[in-house]
Formats: sequence, structure tokens, C-alpha cells
Amino acid sequence: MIGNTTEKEQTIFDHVGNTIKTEDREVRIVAKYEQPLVVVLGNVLSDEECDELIEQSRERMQRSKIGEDRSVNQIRTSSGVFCEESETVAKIEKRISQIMNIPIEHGDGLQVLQYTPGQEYKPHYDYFADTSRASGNNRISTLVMYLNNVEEGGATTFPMLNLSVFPNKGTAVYFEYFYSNQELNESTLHAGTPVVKGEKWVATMWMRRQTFR
Ligand SMILES: O=C(O)CCC(=O)C(=O)O
Ligand SMILES: [Fe+2]
Repeated sequence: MIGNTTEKEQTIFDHVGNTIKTEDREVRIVAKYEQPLVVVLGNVLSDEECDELIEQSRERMQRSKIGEDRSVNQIRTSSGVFCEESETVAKIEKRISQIMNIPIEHGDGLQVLQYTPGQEYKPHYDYFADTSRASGNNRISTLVMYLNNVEEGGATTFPMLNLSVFPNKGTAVYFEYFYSNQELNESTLHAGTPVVKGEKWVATMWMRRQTFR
């Protein structure tokens, strides 16, 4: 366990056992790292939903911009786009809200990222630094959903936990960083490692402490 505390901190994610019964789908809990909480989930999206998210996003893709100044940055070399509202997106967002146990109004919106060979997302935190304006309503949890099977590379890694999650179509990795122990929040450092062969597509939902939209 990371951190000095022996007592386990409260988590946002409150599901027990091996399944999450959402309104329209039974999501599988495949693996858990307890503190900080990292959960690998199966059966989050259907193949059709994955394909639709990719197709909707492909055309609108542009070189991704990160950070508050929206500048092109070498930390993330993938391309990204926020999904436009649609029946499918609304259905998926409702499911995500039930998995993450946070109202969808706290979400940044569903962002789709595309990585081609050589592209990556270097180690980073999903929350903003205390000094940034965005930290006023900071992020507290993340769900990264894998929209395709990657031929080689592209794992999501947590370097401080020595943990790797491999992309599998329709599965996801969840983690949260709303701990009072800042050391635990910092141990959610993660990366999208370079794609070696094939493409990698993910859809990410970040949740905020308060209503965001
Ligand atoms: O692509 C990945 O595996 C990680 C994506 C990620 O860290 C993010 O979207 O915040
Ligand atoms: Fe991230």
C-alpha cells in the first residue's frame, strides 16, 4: 500500500462483488488495485458502440490540444475530439455515470483519442495543479474505455504502481484521485505507452468535484 495511513480511505466507486448492474448492461469487475483504487472493467461497451464512437470521431479528429492554453504539446501526441451529443452518446454517458457513481453533469464530456504508431500520452495526472484556474472545480476520477484491440503497444501504465492495463475492445480502466492523502492522488500517475503496430482508440470520461456542464 502507498501512503502512511493504515486506515483505508473512503472511495467514490462503491461497487462490490464482480458485476455492476447498470440500467442496460452488466459490467464485469475484472481486477482491482485497492489503494489508490484502480479497477479494470469488462463488457463496458458493445462492439457496435465502440465502432460508432470511432466512426463519429474519425472525421472530426484534429491534432489534439492539451492543457489550459489548448496548445499542441509533446506530452500527448495523439489526436482527440469531444463527442457530439447523440442517442448512443447519451446512452453510454448514463451507463458511465452509474459505473463512476457521479452525476453525468460533473463530466467533462466524452473525449475520443486516436493514436497511430509512435504516438503516446506521456506520464501525467488527470487533475490540475493547485495553481491552475481549472483546479477550482478539479477532476476527481477517470474512466478510459478501449474502443479497439491494438496489435502491439498502447498499454495504459501506472508507473508508481507497476501496473499495466492492455487495451481490449469494450473494456475499460477506472481510477480515482479524491483522497485526502495527497500521496495517494499522486500515485495515479499514468501514461498511454506508444503504439507499436496498428491504431489505438480510447474514449475518456473525467469527472469533476462539482457540476461542470
Ligand atoms: O490512452 C491511454 O491509455 C490513457 C489516456 C489518458 O490518460 C487520458 O485520456 O487521460
Ligand atoms: Fe490521463
